[in-house]
Amino acid sequence: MISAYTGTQIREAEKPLLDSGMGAVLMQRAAYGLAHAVVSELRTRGSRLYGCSVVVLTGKGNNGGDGLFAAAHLAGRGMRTTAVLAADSAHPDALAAFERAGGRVVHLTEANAPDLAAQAGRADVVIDALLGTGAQGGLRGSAAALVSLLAERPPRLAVACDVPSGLNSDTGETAGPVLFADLTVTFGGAKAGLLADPGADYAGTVHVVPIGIEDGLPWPALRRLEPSDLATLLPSPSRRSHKYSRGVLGVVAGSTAYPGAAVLACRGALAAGVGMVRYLGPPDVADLIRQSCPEVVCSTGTVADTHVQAWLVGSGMDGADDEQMQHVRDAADSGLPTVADAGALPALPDVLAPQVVLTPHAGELATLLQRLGAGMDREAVEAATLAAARQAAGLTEATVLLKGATTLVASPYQDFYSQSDGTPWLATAGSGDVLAGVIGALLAQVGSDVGRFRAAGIDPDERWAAIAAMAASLHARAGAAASNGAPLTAGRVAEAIPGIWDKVSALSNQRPWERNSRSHRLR
Ligand SMILES: NC(=O)C1=CN([C@@H]2O[C@H](COP(=O)(O)OP(=O)(O)OC[C@H]3O[C@@H](n4cnc5c(N)ncnc54)[C@H](OP(=O)(O)O)[C@@H]3O)[C@@H](O)[C@H]2O)[C@@H](O)CC1
Ligand SMILES: Nc1ncnc2c1ncn2[C@@H]1O[C@H](COP(=O)(O)OP(=O)(O)O)[C@@H](O)[C@H]1O
Ligand SMILES: [K+]
Repeated sequence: MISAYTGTQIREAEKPLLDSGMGAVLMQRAAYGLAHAVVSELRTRGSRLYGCSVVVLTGKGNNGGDGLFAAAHLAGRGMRTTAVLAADSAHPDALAAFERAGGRVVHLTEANAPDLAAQAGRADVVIDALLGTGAQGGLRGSAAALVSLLAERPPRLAVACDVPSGLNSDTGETAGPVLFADLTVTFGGAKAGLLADPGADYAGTVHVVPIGIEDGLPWPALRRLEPSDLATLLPSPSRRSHKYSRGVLGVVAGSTAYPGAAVLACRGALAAGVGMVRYLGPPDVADLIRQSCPEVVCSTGTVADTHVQAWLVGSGMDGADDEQMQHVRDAADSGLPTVADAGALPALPDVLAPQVVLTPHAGELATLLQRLGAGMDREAVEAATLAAARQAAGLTEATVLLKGATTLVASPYQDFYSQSDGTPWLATAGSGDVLAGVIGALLAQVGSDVGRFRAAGIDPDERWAAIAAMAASLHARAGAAASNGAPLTAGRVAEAIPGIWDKVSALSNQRPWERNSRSHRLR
């Protein structure tokens, strides 16, 4: 599991070490880690090191200090280093070390910003050390002008020191221009703002350098599940499992206008290991489901008399169908874990419960927030995804999964997940329906398995967010595998899920059915 922190949390963890006079040591660790990461990246790209040109953009604070010390290390390896000082002062020891190592220093002014931007654009490496966690707002003045000009002619390799300057390390929000980094080398722990859009757009690959503060870090602001976490958390049947014990998912989805959404949701659920899918909906949609997914059991009853462990409601639904909308409300009100997608979102009460997982994309989240009196349009949601998801979870008291390039999951309590395991090819019609199916399948299978989450260090009350994050990761990984860089259709995402499941499960030796069958043979 990757943990990410706000800049404030990192600074608090640093404080005892700074108070005991370790500040210079921490900075050396950070700078060495940054220089080492630049060298590794150049080697990976097959670039030469000796004679390579490096421009380090520096501000007046410790972030600039890290950049200057790192550039001094690089100068020591024979690189041609230039520091562009963007403020009226620079970290004195770091500047002295840089000059001793043979680095060239130029002062940025409004007049020379175009020339320096052109020079930086021609460099082999630009290190962005203008602002770090101490930033108040975005880049200003000539530093902002330089970065805007550089964006028009980006360098071959841009490396952000701790965070891309001008990016809010807590929220991932930007104010003013920010240089797109190929690599962000961040110190002491990942910053939450690097793992949420739009921050993730600017951060590139995030590399964490431990600097010795890790023991003092608090509960993370954000976490990201990795394949090893999926291996631990995904269910596998025991030798005596039967279809009902494995979990039954009820699906209320589709309409005459969008029958395919119900089919795709069912395919996603079936691919994600549910014991059975029961479908409740209009006869024409049920007919299509019978033809496309004969495994699904279609019924005509009500929510109350359909025995399931979880519900999936809303994908492809038509708000004008009163009977279906009643099913949606009944499912959300049933107390069972329920994933509420697309057409269900406008039909639900304002205040829900944590086991209800809402799955809006940015536009749907904006509509939901507006209904709840929080004035955010789609653009505002996209510019502040962490804040928007958190606010929606707080207002609805539900678990909120915000879909996008980075998918965020906010629990109404404190846990927050960010998954970014996919490919832009997933932005294809029906892909969200498959995701809803995967979430529903996992809710039905592990929703009541409190011990599974406790054993993995997840508060059982917050397991709904973890389940949604597991589903987002499986779905995204399946999409990436099925696409392999080429166009993708939603049905193929569903087809790729068992393969990904098998791949991640192989990382764990916890396969109870294998364990059970071995001990059976021994007896
Ligand atoms: N603590 C440690 O020991 C370690 C910290 N580490 C490193 O330190 C970084 C944090 O350093 P930091 O606290 O010095 O803040 P930093 O981000 O460099 O800049 C703040 C300075 O910039 C200024 N300023 C602010 N906003 C501005 C704006 N919009 N536009 C222009 N200027 C602006 C502000 O000046 P003022 O506004 O007060 O005039 C202030 O002086 C952290 O990211 C990591 O890289 C590592 O070495 C590990 C050990
Ligand atoms: N640029 C992107 N990169 C990676 N994944 C994406 C991107 N855009 C969308 N996705 C994913 O694709 C799915 C799209 O869902 P949604 O917008 O509901 O589509 P639909 O309603 O057509 O099914 C979500 O899982 C989302 O996270
Ligand atoms: K920076």
